[in-house]
Amino acid sequence: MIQITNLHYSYGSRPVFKGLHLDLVPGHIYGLLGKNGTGKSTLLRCIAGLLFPRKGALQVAGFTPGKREPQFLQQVFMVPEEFYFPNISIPRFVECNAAFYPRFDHHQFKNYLKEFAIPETQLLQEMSYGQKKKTLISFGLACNTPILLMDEPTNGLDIMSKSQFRKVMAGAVSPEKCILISTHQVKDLENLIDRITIIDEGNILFDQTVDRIINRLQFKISFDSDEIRNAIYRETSLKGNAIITSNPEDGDGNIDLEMLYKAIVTNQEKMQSIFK
Ligand SMILES: Nc1ncnc2c1ncn2[C@@H]1O[C@H](COP(=O)(O)OP(=O)(O)OP(=O)(O)O)[C@@H](O)[C@H]1O
Repeated sequence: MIQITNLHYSYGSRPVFKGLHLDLVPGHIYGLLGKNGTGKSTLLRCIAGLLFPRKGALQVAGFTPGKREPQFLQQVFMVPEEFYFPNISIPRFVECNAAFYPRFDHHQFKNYLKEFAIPETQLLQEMSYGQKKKTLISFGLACNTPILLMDEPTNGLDIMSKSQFRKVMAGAVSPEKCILISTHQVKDLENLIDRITIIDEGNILFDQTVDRIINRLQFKISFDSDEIRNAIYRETSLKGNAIITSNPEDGDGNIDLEMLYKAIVTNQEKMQSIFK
């Protein structure tokens, strides 16, 4: 659904991607992780047709995003990290924008607002940042675009809203949809994403399904000094030594995304050999 081949992108003379390859298929929620400034937002903007790569091929649902053809723009919605809302009411915002998305579902939108406890008639400029974000997430989901891009969607959401976010996102997955979420708040996405893609220095460092990770790694608390010494990654926690081993047999199938990320960044060779 999203095919990226040898993508190059620079801001002026400053390169971000120097030959990026990535293939995203429908039916998944992808978690896009990576350190600050590594190019996650830039990648989302290229996919959405907001930035124009100079070299390489970028195909999204059969379109070249940079051409910004109306049929393409109907297929993709992006919830950016920073956004501007005009000083109008929610119904007026919907009236002005829903027409661009042929599959927009008004009933669904109202249900999402209800889930997030946002009054339907509120003025956008009179909302807090978190309330605005929840309104935009609701609108984006109700657009029912096959491609949904989200940049740090849980930033600014309170504890209850983060659970509600996970719930609505889980309900939004379908075999036709490709959802790509860039985040540092990995805990917010645990048990939601089913493929993890890590970008580093403009390249893909890791790209695996959660099923494959569960098949190859085990996350556990250990008190066994041999096991701790031989672990792929370890850190002390209040409960004991939290470790990652390559022996998933007696694991409970849980993944600690924060630990996984740290293991990939600090022990790249070992992780590559496990997933080769
Ligand atoms: N408008 C811009 N003009 C010039 N350089 C930019 C611009 N936007 C981003 N950059 C640079 O491009 C690189 C990638 O930025 P990007 O925002 O894509 O990173 P990111 O992975 O999303 O970071 P973060 O996790 O901090 O949000 C950074 O080095 C950043 O300084």
